[in-house]
Amino acid sequence: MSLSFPTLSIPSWDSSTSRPIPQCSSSLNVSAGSLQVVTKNSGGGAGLCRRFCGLKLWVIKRFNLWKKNREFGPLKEFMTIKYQSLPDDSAEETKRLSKSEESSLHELQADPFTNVVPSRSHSLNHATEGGRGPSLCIAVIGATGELARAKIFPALFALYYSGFLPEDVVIFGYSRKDLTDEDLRSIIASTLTCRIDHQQNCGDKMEAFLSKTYYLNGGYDNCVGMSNLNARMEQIEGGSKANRIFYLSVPQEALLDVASCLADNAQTCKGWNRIIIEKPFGFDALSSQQFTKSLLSKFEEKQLYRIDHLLGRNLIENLTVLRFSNLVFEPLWSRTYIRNIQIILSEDLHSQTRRYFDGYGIIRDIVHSHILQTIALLAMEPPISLDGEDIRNEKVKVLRSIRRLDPSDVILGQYKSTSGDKVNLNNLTPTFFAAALYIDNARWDGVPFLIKTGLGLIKHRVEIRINFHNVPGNLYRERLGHNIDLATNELILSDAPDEAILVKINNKIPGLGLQLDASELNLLYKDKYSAEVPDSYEHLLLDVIDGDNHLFMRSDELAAAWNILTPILQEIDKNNATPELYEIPTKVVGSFLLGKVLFLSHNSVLDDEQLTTGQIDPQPLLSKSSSLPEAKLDLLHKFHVRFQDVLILELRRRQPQIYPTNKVLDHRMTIAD
Ligand SMILES: NC(=O)C1=CN([C@@H]2O[C@H](COP(=O)(O)OP(=O)(O)OC[C@H]3O[C@@H](n4cnc5c(N)ncnc54)[C@H](OP(=O)(O)O)[C@@H]3O)[C@@H](O)[C@H]2O)C=CC1
Ligand SMILES: O=C1O[C@H](COP(=O)(O)O)[C@@H](O)[C@H](O)[C@H]1O
Repeated sequence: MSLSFPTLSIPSWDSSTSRPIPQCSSSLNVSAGSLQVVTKNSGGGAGLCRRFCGLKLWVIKRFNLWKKNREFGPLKEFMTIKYQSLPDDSAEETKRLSKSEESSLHELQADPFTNVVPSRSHSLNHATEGGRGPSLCIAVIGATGELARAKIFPALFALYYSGFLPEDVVIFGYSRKDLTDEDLRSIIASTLTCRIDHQQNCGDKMEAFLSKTYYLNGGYDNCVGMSNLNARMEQIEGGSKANRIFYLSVPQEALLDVASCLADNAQTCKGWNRIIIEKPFGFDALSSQQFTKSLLSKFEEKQLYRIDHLLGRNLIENLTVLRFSNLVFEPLWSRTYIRNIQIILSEDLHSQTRRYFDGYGIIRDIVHSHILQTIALLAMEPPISLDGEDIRNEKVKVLRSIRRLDPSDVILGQYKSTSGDKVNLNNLTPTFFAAALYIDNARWDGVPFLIKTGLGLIKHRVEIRINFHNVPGNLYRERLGHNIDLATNELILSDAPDEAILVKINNKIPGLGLQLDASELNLLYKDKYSAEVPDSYEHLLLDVIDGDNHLFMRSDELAAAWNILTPILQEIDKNNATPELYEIPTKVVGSFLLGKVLFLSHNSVLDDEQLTTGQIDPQPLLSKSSSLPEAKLDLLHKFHVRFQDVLILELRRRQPQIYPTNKVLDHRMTIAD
């Protein structure tokens, strides 16, 4: 069978010799008080340019620090310096140094009535205290596209609205269409909404925001387009300190050309330049490696922010907060106490918006970055600090310790297309994926990380479930019913349908006698917190502005993630792993598929009685040789045989020493579709 995956053509830049030379603004005249620094960009190497600018800004920083110290005292200066335009290295250094000062400042800034400390002390509006801060130019390349309209501009507006962008921010929209500033503004205006808690001045804020947006027609030569963009930015920056963010929201085929032209023609030497890159990050290990090589021949690693908006959810950030700031969790966080971890990301409607989805499929779209990054954050060793690089150092160790996925540990499915579908799926493109992953290190040896993700499932669910072992020698086992596995503790971190943290515990039912009940300690966010949850693009854009890159994949993480998935991707490419078709919306698609694939492939029979009572003994299942009739499949379907039940069954078959066969499957302990 012939394959029709789109192949990514990766134009590579010649990086064999020295790194190409980026053009910073052609001449600089930066003043910092009486300090005049004039530099000509003679087209030296990028490193030289950066180092020189770095040195220059370091001098300016020191000068400003000294000056501000005299005016305001050390605390305030620190804040001023922190938000100034520093080369990345210096900014990192400042970030490390400033932690204690920042916390004292936090105390000072706490609202005296509620004692609530603003969660982001780094609103760039602070930058203007005591003098003009660096200007910030944000360029959205691909401004007329779906993503820019639906997500990027609304997120920028929300940040502006809440005071997280400096007053003098300037936002450029760039594409090849022949539009005016006004055209762009009306496109953006059509998608802007106000935050419910500040409705009063929304109209004014919108107007102010729109007046800061400009359009640039880049034309069909991106290098010319980027030079023009640079000229417009310089005009606005007016020769003062300036930072730039370039959000590359263009189709993958255009990415390298845009990035290369940007690197050479639109970077400033008067502050930092950060580049946001949208997923998918390559098509497979090889194409991604070439892609990365090309990018790194033009930019430094720390300039690159590979964005996966799913990582901007509160749930993800909270993973590390819960673990590292609560004594009750971290000591239990290992194979000694944890039986398995489940990561579920199911979408109710099959999303038609991803134009690249066909040929890419759910493994590249969701598993590669979102699921693997979630596992990395959840399973990493404690980093030495919250610094982005320290966290990335730990994440990459986890990714490199995950066993390459054995194709036979994977279940693939594809929803049946309907006539109205915009995307015609290639018959090898999976839209459903379930698997067990293993991390081969001391902390996690033998603990299955069970993943389920799919489109077109009945319910939108984003959830992480941490299942703990049985209590050894449990005194109450007689009271816990016949299946002690049902009575294990579970920590459930839920993002959708509701944001919540739940801990499943065994509890005495009040009253005489001793009856136990499995109850949930339940922190339901909507009952506890009234603040509106910002969109994940807002969170991540703010991280880029702050230079916090811990939720963005570094090149080595990217490569390690591809390495895990390569065996299954190759099997799909060779047509050895064809997804099972399923109807949408399907109530129990996961169970149905798993049941069908696993039971049928082992030619087993399910006994009606076993099914209806839930007393499923895996042994006869796996040994009998006749195939499962349709009617029984239907029964299986109705019975909601659950994802983990079936996986556990299969895992037991393969690794009986780790999963000894019980008379009864640990059946209702986990996930329903
Ligand atoms: N849409 C989404 O929800 C998601 C998108 N992504 C990724 O984001 C990126 C953008 O997606 P999306 O907005 O949907 O794509 P669209 O096709 O809707 O928009 C692409 C934009 O890029 C511009 N463009 C196209 N070719 C070039 C070029 N050679 N040089 C400069 N600009 C160009 C287009 O305008 P013009 O033709 O006028 O130049 C348009 O503004 C893609 O990489 C995609 O993979 C990732 C996750 C989700
Ligand atoms: O990035 C992606 O995310 C969406 C789901 O995002 P949401 O904010 O709408 O929940 C997913 O549909 C898509 O496949 C993926 O590319």
